[in-house]
Amino acid sequence: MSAFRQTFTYHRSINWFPGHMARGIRQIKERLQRDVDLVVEFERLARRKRRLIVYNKADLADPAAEEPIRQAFTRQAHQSVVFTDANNNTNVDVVLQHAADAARQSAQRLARTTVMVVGMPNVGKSSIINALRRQGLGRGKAAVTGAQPGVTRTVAGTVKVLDNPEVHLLDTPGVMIPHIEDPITSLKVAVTGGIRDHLADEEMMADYLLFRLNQLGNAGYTTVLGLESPTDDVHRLLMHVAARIGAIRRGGEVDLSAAAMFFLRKYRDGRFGRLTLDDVNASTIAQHLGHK
Ligand SMILES: Nc1nc2c(ncn2[C@@H]2O[C@H](COP(=O)(O)OP(=O)(O)OP(=O)(O)O)[C@@H](O)[C@H]2O)c(=O)[nH]1
Repeated sequence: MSAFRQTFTYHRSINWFPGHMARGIRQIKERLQRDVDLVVEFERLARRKRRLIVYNKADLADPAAEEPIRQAFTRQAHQSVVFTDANNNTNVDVVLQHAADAARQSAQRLARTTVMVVGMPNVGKSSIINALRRQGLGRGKAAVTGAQPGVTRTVAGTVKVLDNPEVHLLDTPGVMIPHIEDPITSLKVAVTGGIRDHLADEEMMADYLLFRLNQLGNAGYTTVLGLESPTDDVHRLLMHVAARIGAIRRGGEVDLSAAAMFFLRKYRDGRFGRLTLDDVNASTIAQHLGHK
């Protein structure tokens, strides 16, 4: 139907594994062995423990991706999956219920239950903890949140989220695997805000986002950015955005990085609609989970 690119070539994997993440992984493992009863996971990190997999920022994702994910996870024992929006408290009560259930099951042997929250940077772990505390205790913010990845830097104290049974949550720093093998996967993580922006090439991220939007037939960006028609040419798009937002450096040079960040922020704020960069279907999930 269109002359849009069908493939995207990118060879350099963007990796971000600063010291605090290596330390974070060590601390997570140590606490897992010590006193954690339930793991609320945004990634698959913990094995053997009872796990609740949280797909947060569900308000930004394609709702059609939920069913195949739900089906794949519910086939596995000792783990459940929930789709949440921490900013609007969507399904936060479901997470709380899981925590309370885990607490009741361990009530015979322990006075209080510790739930560890783990996952990649910027997925909303601290936001979920605050939402749980709001819902469970009617109290305000306890964990620091931020739009940049890498806000929580260490496994520190616990935050109480429920009184009866007594449940405490343990926030952890967002951790990455030390090396993302597939360059396109690393680009997706960067586009969604999981890697410090200055470490990735902003124009490359913008180009990948544009490629994906066009592939998905999502032309919402034309309206948001005031473009006359969809384009596959990122330079044209960024020049247009730069002119629109006045992204000009001293000396008159066009600031394409600022234009790219503007475009990426619109995407991260959900202005182009709910979309998922991964191709999510039964077979891609089975592959991701290592099922045969
Ligand atoms: N749209 C949307 N934004 C969210 C949601 N949850 C969190 N955010 C935003 O995502 C950003 C990161 O949230 P945090 O809670 O700091 O994320 P984190 O996983 O603790 O981050 P690190 O400390 O880097 O590991 C913040 O700007 C939040 O407002 C959500 O469900 N929907």
